[in-house]
Amino acid sequence: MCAVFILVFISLCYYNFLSINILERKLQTLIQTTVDVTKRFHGFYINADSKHYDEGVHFEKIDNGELGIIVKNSGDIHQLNNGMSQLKNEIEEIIGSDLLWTVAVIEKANVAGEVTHFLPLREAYISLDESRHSRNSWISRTIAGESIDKSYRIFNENNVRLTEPYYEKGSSEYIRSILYPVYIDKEIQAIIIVDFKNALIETCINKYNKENHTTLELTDVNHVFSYRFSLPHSITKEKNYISWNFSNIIIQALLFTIIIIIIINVVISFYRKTWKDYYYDSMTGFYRRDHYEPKLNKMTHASVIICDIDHFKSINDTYGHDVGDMVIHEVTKRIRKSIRDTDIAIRWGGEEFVIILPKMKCNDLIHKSEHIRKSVSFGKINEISVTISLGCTHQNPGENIISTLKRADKALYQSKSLGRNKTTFL
Ligand SMILES: Nc1nc2c(ncn2[C@@H]2O[C@H](COP(=O)(O)OP(=O)(O)OP(=O)(O)O)[C@@H](O)[C@H]2O)c(=O)[nH]1
Repeated sequence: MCAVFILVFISLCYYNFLSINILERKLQTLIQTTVDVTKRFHGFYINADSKHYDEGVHFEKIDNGELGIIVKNSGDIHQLNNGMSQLKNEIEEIIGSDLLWTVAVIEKANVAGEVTHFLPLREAYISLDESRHSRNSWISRTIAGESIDKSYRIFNENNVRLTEPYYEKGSSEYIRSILYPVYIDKEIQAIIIVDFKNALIETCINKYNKENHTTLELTDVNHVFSYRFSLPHSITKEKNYISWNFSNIIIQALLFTIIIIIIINVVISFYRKTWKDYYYDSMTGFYRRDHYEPKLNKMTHASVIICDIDHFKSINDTYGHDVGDMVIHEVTKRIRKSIRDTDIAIRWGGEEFVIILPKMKCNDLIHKSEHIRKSVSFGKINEISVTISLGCTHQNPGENIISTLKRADKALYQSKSLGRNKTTFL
């Protein structure tokens, strides 16, 4: 049990260790896919039509919510309704609707000044916008906070950012944001923002654990069994670690060990039973003739005794077959007690048994047969006096055991003819 437990425990630790890399790739793919969808929205944004809006807060009904637009100065601004609706839908499909917090676009509109599109537009954003009306704009604050370049520089420059977790002002929701800058004529024109709840990472880990029976968890502790993982587009040095939960591994290992031990026991007992049924007769516990007879051919120095219950038919007829079965069972039990464990007892027929012993002297064999006969007849079985007749003989040098058995059978026949409850040696 202890060895199985240790083996299972080590295997589970190794399995969890191997799973960490897979999980890290899953988390990275999750973020990257979200960024890829946002990238497609970038194209939509650049080519979107414009429409005149007056200064103020506007709400546009769209398929999956209400798009809120905060306009500083009246003017023509991008019509993002369909694109933002689609962006929200697609990201929800990737991370789940309950984990997507807000999709937003903050843009510098030429005449209208700064315009912010929020899906959904929360009360908190409106008051936040008003409170900082005269101070830094959304864009310049975001650029400064996340070190995003104001001007487009070179091909391959990756200005997409995944922020570290933070509490959103106003709502106090613990979120992370993907910030996707849009450059037009080399100048930053807008930032597409996807806010998701920070619980996304943990939810993803939990889902992975459930699907793969691992016990991985997010931790900020760096120890020998923790692994530092990175997410794409994250530039800060926030320490994210995945570690194994040892107590869960121990519980799992215990459960697995119990299951394995149960399975092993079931298999062993099934095998034993099948093995027993194959080799042994269930009523007597003696070898089955069909199994053992072929092996007898190899014997060269054997003594053979054949026993047969006397008048067994009348026992059956008088007391019934169940009692007959019980008599067979008890007779063979008594025979078994009278011979050695190394002697071979075979149920030869219904109430006929063959005992193969190592070759012994004539007197000893007769003595042994008599001992068996007396022990069977000693004491009634279910109030019935039961006797057996026996025939015994030796295997002659070079003689096939079949001939020896025939001679023993002849001796048995003589015992029957002489009145039964007798031993005959031939
Ligand atoms: N109850 C029971 N009867 C069995 C079993 N196997 C064989 N028999 C019966 O044992 C009886 C053997 O009868 P016989 O061969 O005529 O021999 P017998 O009545 O013992 O007479 P002798 O051998 O001449 O003394 C038959 O009626 C079989 O049906 C068994 O497993 N259970």
